[in-house]
Amino acid sequence: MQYNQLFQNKRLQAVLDQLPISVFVADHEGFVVWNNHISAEGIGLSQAEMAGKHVSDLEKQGILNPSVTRLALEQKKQITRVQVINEHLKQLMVAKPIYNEDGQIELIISISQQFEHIGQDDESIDEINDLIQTYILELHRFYMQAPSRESNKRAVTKSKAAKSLEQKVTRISSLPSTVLLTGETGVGKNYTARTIHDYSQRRSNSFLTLNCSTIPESLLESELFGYVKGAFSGANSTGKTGLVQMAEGGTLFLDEIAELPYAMQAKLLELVQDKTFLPIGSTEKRRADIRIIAATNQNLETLVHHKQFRSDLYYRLNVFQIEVPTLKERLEDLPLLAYQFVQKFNEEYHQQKKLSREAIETLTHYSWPGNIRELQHAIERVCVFAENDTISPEDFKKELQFTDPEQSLAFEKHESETLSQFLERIEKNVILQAADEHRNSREAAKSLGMSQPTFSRRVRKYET
Ligand SMILES: Nc1ncnc2c1ncn2[C@@H]1O[C@H](COP(=O)(O)OP(=O)(O)OP(=O)(O)O)[C@@H](O)[C@H]1O
Repeated sequence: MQYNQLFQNKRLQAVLDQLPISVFVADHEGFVVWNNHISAEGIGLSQAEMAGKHVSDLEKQGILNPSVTRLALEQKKQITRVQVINEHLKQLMVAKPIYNEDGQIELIISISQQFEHIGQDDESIDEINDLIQTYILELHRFYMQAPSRESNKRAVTKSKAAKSLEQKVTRISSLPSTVLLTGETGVGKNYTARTIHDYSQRRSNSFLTLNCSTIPESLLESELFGYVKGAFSGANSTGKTGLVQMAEGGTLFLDEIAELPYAMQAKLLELVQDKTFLPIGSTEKRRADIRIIAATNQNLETLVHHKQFRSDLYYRLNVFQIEVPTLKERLEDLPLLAYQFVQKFNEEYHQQKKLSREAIETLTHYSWPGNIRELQHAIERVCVFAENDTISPEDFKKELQFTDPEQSLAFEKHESETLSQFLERIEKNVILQAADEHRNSREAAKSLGMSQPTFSRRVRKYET
């Protein structure tokens, strides 16, 4: 059976066994398919003893009390319960039915996490619930990708922009077509390319990346197409297999495609167009069974217009273009992404940081020019530097350059101002800010590279 096979996947089991949460999976009749270490520990039976048991029997024996899996099966909907374990500990349990293409329940995934409660604990419940929903989403996604399944249903993220991205990725993944991913830096173009590969029939073969901006032009051709033995003096005597050949049956991801030198663009054209290539020193063209995904944060059309990018290559790459949304355009996903990153760094750094609701609120007011990458880095830094386990808005304010709207307006020229008036207003701002930020005029003058008497004179002028 598909789901039994899926949860016998050793890699998936190893990942789930390392999670600090309890994962319990039952089939559509309520028989245990698999549970992770934490779940087995909590129940007091080994994973082998649990396999194949029915949840009602475990309930009768008082081992599950109540069984959220049974409730989800009976009520055919997601069940969420908070259970009191003792005076200090509670447990949030979520059981989610997973439906097959025919609308029948195929699995129930139950995830639970214990938490300490001191007085009001609504905040921790929300946070844990969000985290649990993320895990369920990821498991669902993994389940949908099981090699034996032919399904186009995918888990989706919260925001409209992310849902639309997920839909496009799902649709495109089953097609052999070349894809062009565009979007600002850090939005997740690499991540999206990988997702397309993982969703596709090619997922058991390689996903290889060539970053067109970092590889020297002289090596590009041999990296991509390889060379035959004796192709040129100094060449490896056995020849070299290029990325195109290594990606056979899989996906070749050409990152930062706009950086590809003009001369190389012609060579790539043939590969993109006919899926053929010529290893250096060879006279025989080879055929490649690869899917090409290219990405750029530049406007290729403008580059074509300025003759910096070949129009024929642009049209070949631009069969399907997907614009990956900025983080600003998918702000609704920010809390979930933030919790995921905190969880990731907690595991990496063996700590127990958590985000306060106010901290999340603060993050939604930031402009995120570096998108998801910037969010990930900011969270990593606060996970390392925050003094308390609960991350506060102040922790982020230290890490991110929040621009004060009044401050940024101060640097815009008013229509009615002359240039000298505008420059004087900027100078006033800079001088008074330096006076505020430093303990004395000597330090403030030094920070602006001016003498102390000049600085003090300007302060007197602008303070009046
Ligand atoms: N949907 C997502 N969920 C979780 N992490 C993500 C997601 N999208 C991107 N990331 C993470 O954000 C970081 C930046 O993503 P990625 O490298 O894919 O961006 P990019 O658009 O290719 O950036 P660049 O244009 O600079 O190459 C990576 O660490 C990636 O794992």
